Amino acid sequence: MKDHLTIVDHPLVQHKLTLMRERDTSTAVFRQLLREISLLLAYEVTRELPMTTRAIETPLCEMDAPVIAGRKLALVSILRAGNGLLDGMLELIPSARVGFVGLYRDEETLQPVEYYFKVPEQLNKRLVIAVDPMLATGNSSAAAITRLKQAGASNIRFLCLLAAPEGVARMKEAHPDVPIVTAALDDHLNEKGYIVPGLGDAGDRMFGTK
Ligand SMILES: O=P(O)(O)OC[C@H]1O[C@H](OP(=O)(O)OP(=O)(O)O)[C@H](O)[C@@H]1O
Ligand SMILES: O=c1cc[nH]c(=O)[nH]1
Ligand SMILES: [Mg+2]
Repeated sequence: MKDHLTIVDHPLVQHKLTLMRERDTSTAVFRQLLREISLLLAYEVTRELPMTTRAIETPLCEMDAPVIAGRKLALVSILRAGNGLLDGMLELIPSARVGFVGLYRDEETLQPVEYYFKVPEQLNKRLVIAVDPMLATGNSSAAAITRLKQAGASNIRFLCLLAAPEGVARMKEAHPDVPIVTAALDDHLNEKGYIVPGLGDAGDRMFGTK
């Protein structure tokens, strides 16, 4: 991908995102909308994958038909909220390998605390798409991507639902080689590090916790 930041302004994505932002949207509907949006975002983040051809036979003749080149790609969910994007992505790319980086953001320091790390083998030979709905300070995603690079990944894209300018800047500084795809770039972070206007705490809204 050429651009460091891609905003997916498709009407379906924007409409569904508006419904997700609304305070009174239920947990069940929030989760369903995230799944639907993730299908549309998956379509965007997998644009420009390298292609090759394979010889096949149609009922009429032989042809060299396009297929995606290289190893199966790796989807990496940044727990816990990342799983909301992961589910839809897997529906579209069922053969993808899947990894998990368990992180939570310390609400006082806004620094990420890692509690789990498990990724597919041969990460260095795969396109890796890291997913987390929220890019706020960028501390969590920057740390997760540092860990993925330590594990060998060198071709990485980051997919989120909402980004704050502060998080985009942090990612650009820490990982200028990692393109970001998002449904929206919001205005700013509040004093507690929440995205404004945002949608609140994605994990809590998705899983009904507080
Ligand atoms: O850009 P940052 O300032 O680091 O904030 C973003 C992170 O915060 C949220 O996770 P949270 O820590 O709430 O954990 P959860 O996914 O388990 O709810 C979100 O899913 C990101 O991982
Ligand atoms: O606005 C925010 C910021 C971090 N994490 C969230 O879930 N929401
Ligand atoms: Mg998280």
